[in-house]
Amino acid sequence: MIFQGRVFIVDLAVAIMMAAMLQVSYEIMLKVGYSAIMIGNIDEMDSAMAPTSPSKNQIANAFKAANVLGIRTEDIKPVLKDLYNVFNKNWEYIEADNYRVLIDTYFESKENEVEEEKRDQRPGKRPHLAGEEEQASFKTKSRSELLKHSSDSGIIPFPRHVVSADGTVHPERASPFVVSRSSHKNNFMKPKDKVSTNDATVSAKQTSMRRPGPMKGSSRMQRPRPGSNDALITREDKKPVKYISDITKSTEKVAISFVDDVGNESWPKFNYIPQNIIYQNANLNISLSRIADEDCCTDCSGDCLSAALPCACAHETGGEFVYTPEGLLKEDFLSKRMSLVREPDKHPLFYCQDCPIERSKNEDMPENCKGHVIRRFIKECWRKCGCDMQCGNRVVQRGISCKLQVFWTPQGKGWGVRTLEVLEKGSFVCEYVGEILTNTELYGRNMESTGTERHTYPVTLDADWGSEQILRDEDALCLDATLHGNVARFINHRCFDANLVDIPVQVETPDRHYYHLAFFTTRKVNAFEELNWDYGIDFYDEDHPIKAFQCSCGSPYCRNQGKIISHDAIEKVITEAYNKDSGIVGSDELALRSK
Ligand SMILES: C[S@@+](CC[C@H](N)C(=O)[O-])C[C@H]1O[C@@H](n2cnc3c(N)ncnc32)[C@H](O)[C@@H]1O
Repeated sequence: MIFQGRVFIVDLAVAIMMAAMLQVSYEIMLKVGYSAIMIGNIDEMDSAMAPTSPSKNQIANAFKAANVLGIRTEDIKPVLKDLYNVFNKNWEYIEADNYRVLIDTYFESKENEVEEEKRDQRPGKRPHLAGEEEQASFKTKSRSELLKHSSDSGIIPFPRHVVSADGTVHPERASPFVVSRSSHKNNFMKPKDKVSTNDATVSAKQTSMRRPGPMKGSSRMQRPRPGSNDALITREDKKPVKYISDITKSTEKVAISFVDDVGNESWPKFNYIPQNIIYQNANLNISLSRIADEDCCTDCSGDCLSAALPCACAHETGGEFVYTPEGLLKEDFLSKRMSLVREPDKHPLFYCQDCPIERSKNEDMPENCKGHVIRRFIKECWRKCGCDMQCGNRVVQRGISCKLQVFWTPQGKGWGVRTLEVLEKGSFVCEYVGEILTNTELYGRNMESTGTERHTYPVTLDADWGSEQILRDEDALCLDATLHGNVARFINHRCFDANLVDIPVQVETPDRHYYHLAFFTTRKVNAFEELNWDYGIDFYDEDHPIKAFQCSCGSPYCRNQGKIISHDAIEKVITEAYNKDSGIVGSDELALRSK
């Protein structure tokens, strides 16, 4: 979207939200074919919108908002009708900001028509490909003329909005924080004295993401001032919004969109895969013969959760299933897992006699093991079981079902992932998918990678290393989503009070050195909230030759603030937060910092 000839100040959150809404309608229009949308009269529309229909006045107002921009009623009507369905008959969204989404959608569709006409006229035209990048720059009529016309007529169809640090949206007022494009740009510029926060390539020597270890010492690196990146940008200077309707290339059950309304040009090159895949040397033997009778439920049928007694697949979790009939993770299991994240010092680490990670770095003289967090597994029913795919003990293997979107974060963290819908506490979001590598292979890759290459952190699959005597190289595995991965590769880190937690899930093999790493929500997450998880990075690890990144997670408990925070203080405040539905923390922040 480009608004020409007019300074249009809008906050990132509003822009992103609108882009998300627009995208949904845009996609539908692409699929359905804009011209195929039926055009009815107001009465028809009125009845079509029952029972939660808007009044005739409201519909007429929508038409008026379009008419003052020179859009004819018969042109806006099908867009309105379509949008109404897209928003599940929620008129509020359409009415918001004086029908801004409606108007924008109209212009987007016009632009799409123009683009299609151009494509049709081009020799050797090719069909529109799913997942192809869409440029939404507006090139048809002069929008500034229309806007001028509308403000002349006293109607401002696109009110200016700003967002404050707490995420609240307000009508625009003079704000000392409004920045021009140049200062906005600076927010995303790599400071000279620190490692890039959005370039995930850090160092050939970097290790994989680990669970939080005990906090030691203090960092000399300072975290950026909280909220300093709440950039409000002049809309007219922005590059066009870019979006991809489905980065998964239709490999997931739901489309996952990508939106860049900041105009950041670099989209990381990677191949979307919905499931883990072995790179080369990993020892992963998936066969029915390896699943013992006591490790599956051949006698079950339908849904194991509704059986009178929990089946064999619940043995792993103490004879009880960890999922509720609604598919959520049970409170008890979730809170035990959360205590590992919140109180790492209170949980003993497992130290390998001969650590595969250290061995991969220096086979002749490996250093001592740095420790691994032992975690409880979920065991899901699988193919040898008698139940069906709808069984309540098959959540992670059914894949992503919530609406996610990759977007450019305003805090300098690079790309991030947000949910487009409310997620209840304990919801499965996605798993971390990548290439299955041995740690030796990973080390080799890291040694070969160059500083300019974009890289994401691999995760070590070490949740069960404690049960093995000495792990062979081919059994010490990790997932690397740098070249091949799923949406989880874009999920950013947040210290301690993240809204996602990773849980090991056994599905197709009883070998615990391979498992699925699944993300569940730790609290209720609102639509458009960014999703994050605690990578377990110890920012004070003196053994790390290079800092992973300067953390700008925004958590009051950020481990990268250069301050030592007592565990008791963290535990107290975070426990309160997890007990709240919203999970928004902050009230005790000052008290915590002064400790
Ligand atoms: C797994 S990737 C996440 C996706 C990444 N933001 C991107 O643009 O591709 C990890 C990288 O994201 C960035 N990142 C993640 N969390 C961050 C945080 N809290 N603060 C700053 N940068 C962060 C760092 O550059 C890190 O190396």
